[in-house]
Amino acid sequence: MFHPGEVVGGRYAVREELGQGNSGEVYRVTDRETGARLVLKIQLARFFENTADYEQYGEEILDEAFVAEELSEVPGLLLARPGGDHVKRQFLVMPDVEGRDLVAFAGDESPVSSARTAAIIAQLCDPLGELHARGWVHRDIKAENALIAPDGRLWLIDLGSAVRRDIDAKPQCTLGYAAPEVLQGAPATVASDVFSLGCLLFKLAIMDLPYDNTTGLRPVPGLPFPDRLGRSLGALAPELRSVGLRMIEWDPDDRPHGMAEVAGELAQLLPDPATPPRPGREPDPVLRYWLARHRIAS
Ligand SMILES: Nc1ncnc2c1ncn2[C@@H]1O[C@H](COP(=O)(O)OP(=O)(O)OP(=O)(O)O)[C@@H](O)[C@H]1O
Repeated sequence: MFHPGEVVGGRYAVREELGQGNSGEVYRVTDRETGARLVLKIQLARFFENTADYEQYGEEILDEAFVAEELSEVPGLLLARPGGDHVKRQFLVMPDVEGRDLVAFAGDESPVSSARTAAIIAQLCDPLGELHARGWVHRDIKAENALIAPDGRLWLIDLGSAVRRDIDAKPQCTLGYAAPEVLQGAPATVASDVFSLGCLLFKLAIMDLPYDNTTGLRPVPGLPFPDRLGRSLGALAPELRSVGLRMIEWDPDDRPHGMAEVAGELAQLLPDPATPPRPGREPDPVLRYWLARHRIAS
């Protein structure tokens, strides 16, 4: 672990630690050559003490740099590029959008209002829809992998799990967010990304995931929902229920067919971009960003 003031790779001065995942430690840094504020993600030190760990996760951050190169033109993805190495530990650097992840955001809001939830999920549909249009699937949509910036813009981070749909990749999923067919070994698809995004909708709006964390519980037609899903639906605001439930349907064919359909349903819950803002009533940054983007588009 690095402390503020330490210099990584002879060039990047650490400002603060941001977090740690399975594959890397993440820091806010200043580039001493350019003065730019960046975020740096470096391989965990323990990978170099344990070969089994290195084999499992050691090179994941390098996958992220490869994906970043392939998807560099997709707006809304916060892409990392190789930065060098520090005593053998490879690291990536990416712009600092001064974001915090949706775990921290939801924790502060607890829970996030329906309108903000709808605006966040609708905004994430843009980069995800673009990724799908290019033949990719994300495979790891979760609150930890999306950042919200102070201007209300959403960014997807940690693209290391994204793959082209036509590539036979090693299975990958995060329990609690993974679609049931993926848990049973099927390849990830647009529909499984829709499922994970639906789980994120629940996570924001009720601070909980809709299904059992390990296997999911199947709602049986005609019978009351199993406890956990029933509780989750009961806690979800009525206006989010229909879209939320469709996104996490057990059968992939019953889910919305792609991100544009999800965004279209959520747009009905959001303020009409054609209506001018009421004087003196500033919407919060997430809604403001959504409105500004849709006013430009319409
Ligand atoms: N650009 C960034 N700005 C702000 N915080 C960030 C940024 N990148 C990462 N983080 C924080 O660091 C945490 C870990 O980052 P990330 O998910 O990229 O690591 P990882 O090791 O690839 O994780 P995983 O366990 O999903 O493989 C994130 O959940 C987030 O809180």
